Amino acid sequence: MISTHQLSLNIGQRRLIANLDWRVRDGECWSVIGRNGAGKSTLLRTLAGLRTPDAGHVDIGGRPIADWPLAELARQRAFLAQSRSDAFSYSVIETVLSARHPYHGNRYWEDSDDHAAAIKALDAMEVADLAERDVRTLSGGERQRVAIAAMLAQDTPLLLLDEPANALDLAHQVSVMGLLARLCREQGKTAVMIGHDLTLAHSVSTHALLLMGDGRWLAGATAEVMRADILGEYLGHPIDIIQHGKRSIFIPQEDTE
Ligand SMILES: Nc1ncnc2c1ncn2[C@@H]1O[C@H](COP(=O)(O)OP(=O)(O)OP(=O)(O)O)[C@@H](O)[C@H]1O
Repeated sequence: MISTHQLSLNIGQRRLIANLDWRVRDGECWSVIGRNGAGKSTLLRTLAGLRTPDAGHVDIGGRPIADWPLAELARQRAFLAQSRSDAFSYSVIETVLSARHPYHGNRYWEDSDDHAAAIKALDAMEVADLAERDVRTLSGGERQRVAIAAMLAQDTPLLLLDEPANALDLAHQVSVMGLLARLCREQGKTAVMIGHDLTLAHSVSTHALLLMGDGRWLAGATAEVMRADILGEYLGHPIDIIQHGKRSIFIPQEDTE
């Protein structure tokens, strides 16, 4: 679905990611893990085609991202940014319908398919009752679920999500992340998501990409890379993993001083 080839990302004089050769296949659900400032959001924006790599390239569907016409690219990948600001008064339904524009061609107005897709996405995020509300009046968690609904309405095979669980209460963290995992497992969608909650990431992801922030990286199946010793090194803090039935619970060790 998406791959990087000798991809390097710098910020100023600092190399964040060096020579990343990484392949994400259809149906896989990846978590990107690393310390604050390690380069996770910078990588995700590059995967979305919103930032030019400092070296190497990103392919979507085997074709360099720079070669995709924008409207076609918008039917391939949807991107959830870490934060958003709403400068204008739009209703929730208008916000979600705007995600259908890649399917409009020369048509200006939405049709019934667009409305059906928007309502379905709002239902899935349990915000259909807010359809007529001004987005500027929503709580943080409600706004986050509307943004994810817009992504779902965009109906792309690839979902790129920067901290999707941000601002969500416990129940919605579980239901939203569970939905994303199901979309990958049952509909063959591909997800790459950033998250700081290791337990949640492990419960929904098939794979993880760890970033050190100095160029180094490690990619693999969660069983191979989400190990206490490796995570402790990448996150700069020792971690314990406790088995609870089939689940793995990740706990940061307490400072002993
Ligand atoms: N426009 C910019 N100007 C200067 N520094 C920048 C800019 N954008 C990003 N950086 C720096 O690049 C580094 C990587 O930022 P990035 O947002 O990718 O980190 P992250 O891994 O997503 O962090 P977090 O977990 O805090 O969200 C950080 O040190 C950040 O301060």
